[in-house]
Amino acid sequence: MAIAISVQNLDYYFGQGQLRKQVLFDINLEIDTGEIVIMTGPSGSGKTTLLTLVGGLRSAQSGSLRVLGQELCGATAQQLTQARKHYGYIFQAHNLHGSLTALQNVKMGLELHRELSAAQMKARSIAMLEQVGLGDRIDYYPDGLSGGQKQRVAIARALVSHPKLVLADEPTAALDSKSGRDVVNLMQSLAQEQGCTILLVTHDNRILDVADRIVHMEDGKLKRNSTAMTVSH
Ligand SMILES: Nc1ncnc2c1ncn2[C@@H]1O[C@H](COP(=O)(O)OP(=O)(O)OP(=O)(O)O)[C@@H](O)[C@H]1O
Repeated sequence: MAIAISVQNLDYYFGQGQLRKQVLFDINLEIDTGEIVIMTGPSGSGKTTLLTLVGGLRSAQSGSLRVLGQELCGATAQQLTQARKHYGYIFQAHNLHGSLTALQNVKMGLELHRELSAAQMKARSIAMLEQVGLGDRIDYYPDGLSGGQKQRVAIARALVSHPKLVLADEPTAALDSKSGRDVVNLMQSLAQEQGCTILLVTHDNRILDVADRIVHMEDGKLKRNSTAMTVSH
């Protein structure tokens, strides 16, 4: 099976000079195409830092970080922007634009895809909202949607471009248990349909069963990365 993410001997530091602080230590991780991997670990252990490095949202300084076949360690800002076109992001606070409707928010997910016409963008965005069960909410503003519905808009926005990789940081935080379950089931089924790889950070024990594998971060180190942690479905 093809490897979607390969992290080797990755270190990461915040700050400069005397304030320089190492937050990731010799991270090694391989994720196969189509695999759903959940990363858990205590607050401050470095999960978000690793996720944003994999997502090309900050640049890696040392080691190797290959994502969808491209080396991100040492990549230029332009290369990172180009790489990000192939990734979808889902964050805790869903980051929807309050002044845009659900449809307009989802269309933002196609912003970097200039090969599509305006009509194609609209059609794809509507289809995606229908897939997440919000076909009757396309013209609603975020204020008029529940927490779970907002998160579904965020998922639609992340997946509308059919990314090969989805990165999610606490996608179920702030959701009740039913909405949280719906959201991860939706991510799982859409990912399976689109054949995409998912790396998901969570503290939510209720959703661990969607993972093919669970890895655990502690004090900037990946503690487990073995098939022994494979979750049985
Ligand atoms: N921009 C920054 N500048 C300096 N230090 C930072 C910065 N962002 C995070 N850190 C530090 O890096 C370490 C790892 O933080 P990170 O956010 O990756 O942890 P986390 O495991 O995602 O935590 P949480 O579960 O609370 O989100 C922490 O010690 C944090 O204080």
